[in-house]
Amino acid sequence: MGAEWAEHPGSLAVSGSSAAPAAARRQTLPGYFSAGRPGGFSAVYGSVMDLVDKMDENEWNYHGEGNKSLVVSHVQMSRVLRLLKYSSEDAENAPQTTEETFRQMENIVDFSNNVMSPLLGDKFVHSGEVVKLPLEFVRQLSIKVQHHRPAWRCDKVMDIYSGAALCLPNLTTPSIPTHNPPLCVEIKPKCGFLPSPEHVSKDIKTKVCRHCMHQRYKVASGKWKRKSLYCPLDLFSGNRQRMYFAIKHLIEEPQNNFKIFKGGKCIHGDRDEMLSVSSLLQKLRPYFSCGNGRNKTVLHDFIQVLVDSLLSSDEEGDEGVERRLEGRMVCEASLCSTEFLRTDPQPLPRDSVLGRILQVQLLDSLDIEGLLPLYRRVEQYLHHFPKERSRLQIDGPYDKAFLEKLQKCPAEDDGSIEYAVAKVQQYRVAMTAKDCSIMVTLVPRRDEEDGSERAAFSFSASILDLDPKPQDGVRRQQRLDHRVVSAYLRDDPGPSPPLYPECTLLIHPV
Ligand SMILES: O=P(O)(O)O[C@@H]1[C@@H](OP(=O)(O)O)[C@H](OP(=O)(O)O)[C@H](O)[C@H](OP(=O)(O)O)[C@H]1OP(=O)(O)O
Ligand SMILES: Nc1ncnc2c1ncn2[C@@H]1O[C@H](COP(=O)(O)OP(=O)(O)OP(=O)(O)O)[C@@H](O)[C@H]1O
Repeated sequence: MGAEWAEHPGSLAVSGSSAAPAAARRQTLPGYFSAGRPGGFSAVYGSVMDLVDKMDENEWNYHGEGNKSLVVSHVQMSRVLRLLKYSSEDAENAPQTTEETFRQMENIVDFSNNVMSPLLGDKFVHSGEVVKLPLEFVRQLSIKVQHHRPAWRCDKVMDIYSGAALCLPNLTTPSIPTHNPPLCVEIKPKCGFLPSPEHVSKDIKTKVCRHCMHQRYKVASGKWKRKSLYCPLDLFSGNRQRMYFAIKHLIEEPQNNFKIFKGGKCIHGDRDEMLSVSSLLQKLRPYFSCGNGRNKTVLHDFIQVLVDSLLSSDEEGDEGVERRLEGRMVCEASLCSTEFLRTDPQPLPRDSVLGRILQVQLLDSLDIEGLLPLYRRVEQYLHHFPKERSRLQIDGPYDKAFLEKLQKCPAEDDGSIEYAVAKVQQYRVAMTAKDCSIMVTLVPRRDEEDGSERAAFSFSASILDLDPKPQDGVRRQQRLDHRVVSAYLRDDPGPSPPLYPECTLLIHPV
């Protein structure tokens, strides 16, 4: 998109991501909003630069939010602004200076550009630009969006003090003319493999995946009312039937793992705006079976298109994600029929969006339990030599050198601090890949075939939320791991006969 991004009058300032120090890169261009990033993205998402002279909160709508940021979308242009959030208590104590907030944003862009994009593939990653917004605009915006926010997210408030935001293409509104508005599906797949037995103390961790174990804990702690039957290992399996099953469960109980956008508006998966599956299928009907299909056919066709897009690979003769994972891709808690699990594993294409994410997740080779001694080695070393923090790039800069150190980490522990740091950094990168989301954009087109018209889609996939996880997040992970496993074992009713809705699946042969 960058090449076509022009400078237009506006009241934003932006900074891109380069090797220059953050402060030098953040241009303050009062009266201008400029941006640039290579790639032909503006053909699809439109040029940012028709942004108005003055930022006007009336031109931005609430779009969505996660734990850390709130996103607003422009009413006309295909752009979003992503603003950071803080817990209300922190906000009162002004947790960060403006300069620190900008540095945090720039770190996010650098990490996405220099670390995650090379690992995941730049065709999937759009890192965005840091922009400086007028504070009055941000304050008005925060008032405007407040009543659209889901109550359960309101323990945090939007940052209204720094004016820092990330400007990104709005992936839910590609500006391609279509007869029906584009459909976008967001999936937060979570971790797609089981840890290796040599590193874990509890056998259950090698049988039941983290997401499925976590479900019990989440329901018990009141985060969700009902358990989701979605299992990430089915989604990442590469086996179309297991993937079908996984997506069906995501549709039925989306929690925060699944959203559908139609024409840029979330129509399913947002907790406050849940549709029943049958009303959802009504909304999807015009896209499938020429608008007159039965619910089952619509559901079947919709899932098939999604599976196609998640497995699509540009690599000729893609041989699939490596075989060393065999046995670590099946979760005992999944309700997927054993028949499907027994079938020869179809390898997940390496170059597909799921294949790329899984390979980065696998940088967590030791599990949190195996990593902990190395994390302690790093912490002790930093305790004695605090100035080494910067040489070791613990908190960045996230540049090429950072990625190289992480990639060149020796296979065996040589007892060095460098080895320990590289393993912790690999773990943190893997954590980002375990927490990112995929946005699949489906643009309807009509194919004329043998005189009969049938619905078809062009699809593309992007990966969002590629923020670096903080170093001290490792401690939180350790505590959470303990709580999740203990809660699962405490409630474990023992082996139960499979319940299977195999019949449901038979209704939708794949
Ligand atoms: O720890 P997890 O696995 O529960 O993941 C957290 C997510 O919870 P989930 O289980 O997906 O509902 C959590 O998502 P929600 O707030 O539950 O939507 C965040 O993504 C959190 O990341 P961060 O701390 O904001 O950077 C995620 O934390 P980390 O990725 O930092 O662990
Ligand atoms: N570029 C984009 N285009 C369209 N929608 C987006 C874009 N970026 C984010 N969103 C929407 O905003 C939501 C929140 O964004 P994001 O996941 O980045 O927040 P977060 O707070 O970092 O999440 P988490 O809870 O995982 O920490 C996303 O789930 C998605 O629906």
